[in-house]
Amino acid sequence: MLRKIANPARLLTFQRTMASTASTGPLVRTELDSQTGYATVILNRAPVNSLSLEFMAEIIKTVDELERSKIRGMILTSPSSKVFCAGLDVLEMVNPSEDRLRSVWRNLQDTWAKLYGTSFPTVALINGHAPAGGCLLALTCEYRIMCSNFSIGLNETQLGLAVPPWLQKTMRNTVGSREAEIACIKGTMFSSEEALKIGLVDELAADKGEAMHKACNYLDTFKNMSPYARSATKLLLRNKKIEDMKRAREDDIDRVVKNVMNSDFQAGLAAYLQSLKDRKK
Ligand SMILES: CCCCCCCCCC/C=C/CC(=O)SCCNC(=O)CCNC(=O)[C@H](O)C(C)(C)COP(=O)(O)OP(=O)(O)OC[C@H]1O[C@@H](n2cnc3c(N)ncnc32)[C@H](O)[C@@H]1OP(=O)(O)O
Repeated sequence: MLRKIANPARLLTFQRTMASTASTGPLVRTELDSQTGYATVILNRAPVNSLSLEFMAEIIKTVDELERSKIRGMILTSPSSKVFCAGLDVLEMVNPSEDRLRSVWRNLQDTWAKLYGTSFPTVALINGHAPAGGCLLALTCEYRIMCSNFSIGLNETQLGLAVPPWLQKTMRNTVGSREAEIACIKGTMFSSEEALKIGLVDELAADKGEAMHKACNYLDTFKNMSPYARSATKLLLRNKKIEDMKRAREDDIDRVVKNVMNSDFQAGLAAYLQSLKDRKK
């Protein structure tokens, strides 16, 4: 459940209608507490918040809007009780047109860059599983609070995909070189407790209410600090990585296109999709 806001009149909800979504309501909902200046961004693409081209475009637009609104902090979360984000929409990879695949990958790069380089403080409230691109979203935030009994990790190699350099660096920056190397190569999925142990998340919470409380506590630590000094320091720490990604982005896209258009990859993907369905039987 989302944190209750004392005065509902303070709650401003930005809503956008998006085409081609199976979710009810907008793909991304933003609730702004005008007293604290904290925005809760709720990823809302049912059933598992998988990242389609349009969904990522919406996340990017939302962050742009929040930058303009001069918010004091952002909490990124999901309305699901089981899944934070299931990563890239695997259907985007099934025999895609090259143009769309290029756009998908460009949007994934931009989603990472936009969230990684926000001027305001960010917390991922990971209230469910966060494989692959779900872990990527969490890694872009400054602070991660994870509910117990879920899993998180960059499991791309398990799916026949290579982890791109910019994402490897973000993982390295978070858990250190040795843990990142082994985790990326093996495609390890960590339980919430294991993730805490290696520093992939910063705190655990018993439930979403507790996680929200802890997220606000993190954001409160900046309450009396100059937003300018804070964000300038963050961007000095992070901008080079964003610029590096942008410089190499066309090569990155070419590599992904080659990887995904390959017939062996497509055969593996078909088997993977079948295994997702079989798990339900
Ligand atoms: C473009 C190619 C890139 C090449 C280079 C790679 C570079 C890597 C950098 C970062 C990029 C990452 C790539 C990815 O993110 S790939 C996606 C990886 N994600 C997964 O493999 C997650 C798979 N899903 C699960 O494990 C589980 O669904 C779950 C998240 C643990 C949730 O389990 P739960 O039991 O609650 O739900 P179901 O499994 O029943 O799922 C409900 C329905 O949702 C469908 N589903 C699940 N995940 C995805 C997904 N990622 N994309 C699209 N659809 C998904 C699932 O099939 C069910 O559908 P159904 O009801 O129709 O059967």
